[in-house]
Amino acid sequence: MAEDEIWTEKYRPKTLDEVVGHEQIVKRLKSYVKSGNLPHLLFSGPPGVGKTACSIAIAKELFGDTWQSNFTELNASDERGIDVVRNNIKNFARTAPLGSASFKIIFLDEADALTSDAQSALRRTMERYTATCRFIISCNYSSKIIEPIQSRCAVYRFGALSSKDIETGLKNIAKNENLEITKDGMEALIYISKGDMRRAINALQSSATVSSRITSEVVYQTTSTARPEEINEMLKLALNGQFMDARNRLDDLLVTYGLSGSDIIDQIYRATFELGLDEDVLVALVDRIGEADFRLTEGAHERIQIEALLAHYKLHGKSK
Ligand SMILES: Nc1ncnc2c1ncn2[C@@H]1O[C@H](COP(=O)(O)OP(=O)(O)OP(=O)(O)O)[C@@H](O)[C@H]1O
Repeated sequence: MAEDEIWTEKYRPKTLDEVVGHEQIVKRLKSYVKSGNLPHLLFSGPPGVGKTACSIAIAKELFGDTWQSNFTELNASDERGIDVVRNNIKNFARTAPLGSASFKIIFLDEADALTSDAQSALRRTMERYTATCRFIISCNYSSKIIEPIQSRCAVYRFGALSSKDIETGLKNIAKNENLEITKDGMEALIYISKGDMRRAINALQSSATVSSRITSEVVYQTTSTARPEEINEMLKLALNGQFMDARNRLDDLLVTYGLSGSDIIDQIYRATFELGLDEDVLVALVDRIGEADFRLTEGAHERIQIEALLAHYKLHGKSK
């Protein structure tokens, strides 16, 4: 294996048994493989949790050596337009499946990026090739997929992976790559992953370029993430009424880690639940975090929004 190989590819599950977590889903997918048939499938869920991995594992198990001829992965939101997507489907579907397979699989990623009109066109294409192809449609939000497509598919909702699942996946890789992950190193990787295995594996791979002993220090440094404790301390200062000190901490974080506004808001959001606040205060602050988060997506000034947020911690801290 090449040194610079991307681990998310190198460790992509080859079978459904190698998929971590999603026990109920995997069980049902296995029963399709066993029966040798497949309905159209709709996989919805956050990024990096195994939707593509499950699809490829299904193809490998169903088709064996001929899987690559009988499986294609297309990005539904191909920037050249839905017609290009439909043409690619047509070209792929035109030839008969290889080997003993009675159908081919078309994996369509990012289907929720399509407009309703494009989805309607896609639906007609699906119908046209139903005899020879099965579609696996992947999206982040199934609510963005038009009803006529949903009703033609068996829908599977993939959740974020649990801490235990992320740990299992990472331990497996660490063993293969001769890495030692310390307890706090694992906690850091889990914190950074937010239930996304791709993110966890990428963090592990970049940490491994620095040291084969993966500590939390290595992880936070290589991924430019503030330690949760540092965020906690900044929030506590603000809650204690020391607004200017909290603001100085914010400066440190921005300079040390080069964090973006949305990174910090995301970490503030997670830290706020760890502060043991009264529920009323918590509710008020989460409401403010939502507001700041929204404003950032609308292009508001990052620095001012985060400071305004810290100001609310001071105001609510005092009223506690
Ligand atoms: N449940 C899992 N078990 C084992 N490895 C996983 C799992 N989920 C993700 N991975 C790892 O992360 C990589 C990315 O996962 P995958 O491509 O399946 O994500 P996805 O859910 O399809 O995300 P996206 O919506 O961004 O396409 C995989 O190649 C694999 O290495």
